[in-house]
Order: sequence, then C-alpha cells, then structure tokens
Amino acid sequence: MRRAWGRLSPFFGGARKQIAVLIALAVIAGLVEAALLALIATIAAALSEGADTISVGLGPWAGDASRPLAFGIAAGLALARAGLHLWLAHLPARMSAQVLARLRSQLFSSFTGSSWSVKADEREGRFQTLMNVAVRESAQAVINVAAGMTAAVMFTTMVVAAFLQSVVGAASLVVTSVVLYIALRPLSRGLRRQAQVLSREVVEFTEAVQEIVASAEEVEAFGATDSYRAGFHRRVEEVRRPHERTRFLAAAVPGLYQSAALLMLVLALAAISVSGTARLAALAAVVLLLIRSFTYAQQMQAALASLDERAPFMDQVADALTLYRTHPYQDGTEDLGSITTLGMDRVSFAYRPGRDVLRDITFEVSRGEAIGIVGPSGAGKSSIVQLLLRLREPTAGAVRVDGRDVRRVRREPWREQVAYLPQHSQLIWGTVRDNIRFHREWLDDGDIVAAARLAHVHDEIVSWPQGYDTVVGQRASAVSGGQRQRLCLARALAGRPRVLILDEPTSALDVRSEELVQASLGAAKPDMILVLVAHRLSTLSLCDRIMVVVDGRISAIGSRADLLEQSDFFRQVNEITQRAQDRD
Ligand SMILES: Nc1ncnc2c1ncn2[C@@H]1O[C@H](COP(=O)(O)OP(=O)(O)OP(=O)(O)O)[C@@H](O)[C@H]1O
Repeated sequence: MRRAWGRLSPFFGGARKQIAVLIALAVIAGLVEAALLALIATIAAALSEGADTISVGLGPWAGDASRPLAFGIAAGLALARAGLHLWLAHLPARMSAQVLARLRSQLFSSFTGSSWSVKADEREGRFQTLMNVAVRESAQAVINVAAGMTAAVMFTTMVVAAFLQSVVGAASLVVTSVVLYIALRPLSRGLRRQAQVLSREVVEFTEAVQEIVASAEEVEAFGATDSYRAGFHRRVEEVRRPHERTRFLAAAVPGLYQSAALLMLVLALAAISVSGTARLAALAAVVLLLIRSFTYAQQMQAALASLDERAPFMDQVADALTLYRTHPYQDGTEDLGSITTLGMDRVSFAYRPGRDVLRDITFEVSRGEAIGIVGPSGAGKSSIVQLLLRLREPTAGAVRVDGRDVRRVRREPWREQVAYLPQHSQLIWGTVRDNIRFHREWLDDGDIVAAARLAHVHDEIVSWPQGYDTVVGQRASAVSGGQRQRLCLARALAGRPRVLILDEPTSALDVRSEELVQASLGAAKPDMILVLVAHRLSTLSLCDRIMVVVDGRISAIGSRADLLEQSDFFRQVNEITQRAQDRD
C-alpha cells in the first residue's frame, strides 16, 4: 500500500484536501454506523424483554430513551449513514475523474514537449496504450485507494466500538485479523505478481494490435500467413493465462477472507460465551459490529488486491512521464527574421554514442536556390533532413540559419517558416480543408485555396461533389496516391514557408502528377529555400546544386555537369537512368 501510495502521490497534486475530507467523513460514517448497529441490537434485546425504555448510545456514553424516541434516533442514524455513504462514493469518483484528466493532460504535454529522439524510439501504439489503458487503470486505482482508506477507517471505528461493547470479543477480532492477514499474504503476493505479468502482456498485446492496424495494407497484400496468425494467437494466449490467474486470485482472496472471518467470528463468540461476561444487548451489538468490521476488512483486502492489479499501470504512467520530462526538446531564445540562408557547419551526428552516421558536413543554401541530396541507401540523407528540421541535434558542429546556430533561435518562428513533406505523407481524418490547414487556425480559406492551386490540386478538389468539405482519412480511399501527395504539398505550402524540405516528393507519383508537383515547386522556388532528397534524377531537374552524400560525408557538391565529372556515384546513377530511359 505504501509503495503504491508513493507512486500515486505525485498524481494527486491538489487532492490532499479531498483526502482529508474523505478520512473525516469515513470517521463520522463509521461512528454513525457503529451507534446505529449498537442501537439496533439494544432495541431488539429490549423488545424481546418487553422493556419500555431503551439504552441509546455507544459503550459508556449511553442514556435511556422511550421506544418511539429510540426508533426515531435509529431512523435518523440510518438516514445520516445513507447520506454519508453517498458522499463517500461521490468524492472518490470526483478524484478519479480529476486524476484521469490531469494524467492525460500531463502525458500529452510532456510527450509533445519531449525531444524527437524519445518520440522516434517509442514503439508504435505505446503512447495510445498509455493514454487509454494505463491512464484509465491509474484513475481507477485512485478509487481503490479511496475505497481502501474508507474501509480501513470504518474497520477501525467498528473495532473501537466493539471494544466499547466487549473487550474480549474485540480482542478476539484483532487477533483474528492479524492471523488472517498473515495467512493470506502469499495469495496476495501471487496476485501482485500475476497482475504485473498481465499489465506487461496487455501493453504488448495492444501495441501488436496497433501495428496490425498500421500495416493492414501490407498484411492484406502479403496475406496473413500461418506464422503471422500463429504469432497473433500466441500473443492472445500470453494474455489469456495471466488474465485467468489474476481474475481467479482477485475473486478467491476476498472470498477466502470472508469464510475465514466467519469462522473466526464463531470463535470470538465462543470466547465471549466462555467468559460469560456479556449482556444480551451487548452481545448482539458485538456480533453486528464484528460482522460489519469483517465486511470492511474484506473491502480493504479487495481494494488492496485491485490496487495491486493496477500498480504496474501506474508505474508505466510514472515512468513515461519521467522519460518525457527528462528529455524535453531544447528551445532557443532568439527571434528569427525572414530566413535567407540555411546550412550546416562541420556537422557530425550519431544516433548512438561513438557511431557517427554523419561526418563533417558543410554546405549553405540561399533563398531562391534549390539543393538536391543524393546518395546510396543508408548514406545519411534522412539524417541530414532530421537535423535541418531540428528534430535532432548535431553531436558536433552546428546547423546555421542566417549565419546563426539554429539552437539559439526560438522554435515557434522557426516552425512557421520551415515546412516538410515526407516521402509517405499522411492525411488526417477530416475534410480536405482541415488537411491543408492542419491545425493552423490563422490560415484562412483564401490561403488554403491559394496553396491548393499552387500544388496543382485545386481543380480536382472542386470537381468532387463536396469540394473542400470532402472528408478524407488516413487511408483515404477518396483520393489517389498522387492527389494525397499534392494535398500534403498544399499543406506544406499553405503557411508560405521560407524553407521547404522534401523527402523524395515524387517517388510515388505517376508521370503526370510528377510533372504537376515539379511545376508547383518551380513556381514556389523563387521565394524560398528548397531542399530535396532524391532517389531519382528526374526529381533533381529543379535543383541548382546537388550534394552527393556517401557514407555520412559529402563526397561531391555542384551542378549536374560538375557532378558528372567529379562523382563516381552520380555518374553511375546517371548511366542507369539513361539506360532505363533508352529502354522505355
Ligand atoms: N533511429 C535510428 N537509430 C539508429 N540508427 C539509425 C536511425 N535511423 C537511421 N540510422 C542509421 O543511420 C544511417 C543513415 O541513415 P539514413 O536514414 O539517414 O540514410 P538514408 O541515406 O536516408 O537512407 P535511405 O536512402 O535508405 O532512406 C544508417 O546506417 C541507418 O542505419
């Protein structure tokens, strides 16, 4: 419990006052319930003896009352108990909802504020699982904590009340509880172990399902092979077994508690009967109090068991928050004017310490200029793009904007001026307009249409029945691959960027679409810096200079004619392209 509380306490934040109110309410509810139980027992005994006056109160604090008054007090106590229990149910629900909302906000802002290297290393689907499963379980754990605390307070109140009624009976109760706790500990530990296995498996299973959705098209094309199916069924089994054990233990432990507690109650009554000290009314009150206290002990145990089940999810949330917060993206402090030059100054870069994938890269591009980056697979082209986009930071040297180290510049104005079109651009679920605007509320409809015209996709959009209100999705069937790429190009152009970085923008396009995209880029070029990663020479027709990257270094840089003289790699690619064109 203490360990779980240690993990939970950072999430509670402003809930300390609510916890204090909860404990105070539980004490009052416990006293009301104990007084009510003692009164019920006393009324029952008085009725059986035919007495007209009834002793009202708890232990030594008792006075005589007439039958109607005693019934009235009992009814009042019952109503008060009902009200208090409603309040006791409402407080944890409110705390849990607050924790749910707070954790989601904290996770979202720390994730979005963390560096790209942390985000890029996350397995697909992990963040979704954290947000949906782990956060919900953690919020549920708050209810378990509250239920455990309430039950503990009520249990203590019942025990004290039982002591006031009969010392022998209450003493038997305390001994019983300790014995029970020790006897059932191995089962509780087993439950905790299984819960940990289950939570790990659940996260992995959810991530695997996420992957299936993400790669649905490939799976459809390749067919779900036997080993693919077997892998999935194995995962289903891996979740089934711990699920069964956890559910069994979670149900068995409280049930065992109950049976053992009833047995102990019989023994406690035997002890009272042997000591021969109790009056009928006191004996009846002790029995009622003992039964209720065992119920609360069982509730405490159930709350602990549920908390054990959920503790691993809380650990995951806490670990993720720590990871994201300890790796924030670095921001600069300086403002940025309209970008006129961008480049790298002796940049080296490594994903893993000591394993440089870029070495000593130096170049500069000016506004109105387009530079192409070519090189064999794995040479470092995408890594250069990631550094230019400030997704990662150089291990040596600097990315320079207008001569300044880009790290000194604030990210907000930087992002407004630098746009990116990845090789596999994604549409979001929403209208064509939403897709081009892409959460930039300052762009008006005129900007969106202008960008669509520039990307040569406007005419197609207006030919659709819903035009700019056509709904498209991530795997949008409404648009072709070429249209999707041009919609994403419109998205990139809509903010009128000063720098446009494109990772092989035409590789997935047919000749006509390629020509349209080339025309769009040609029209936009005079006002911006264009950086184009290219696998095909046709993409480079726009480029003033081409940079050949081989094994993490710039092996040559210059015009097409220069490179045909200087670069073996470029010559080879050129020859292959020529041969292919001759064949066609
Ligand atoms: N996230 C990463 N973690 C570790 N190493 C990486 C990571 N991404 C890329 N690399 C390595 O860095 C090197 C350069 O990769 P990069 O993706 O920049 O090459 P590329 O020229 O863009 O290749 P391609 O043309 O195949 O896309 C490769 O050796 C690659 O294995």
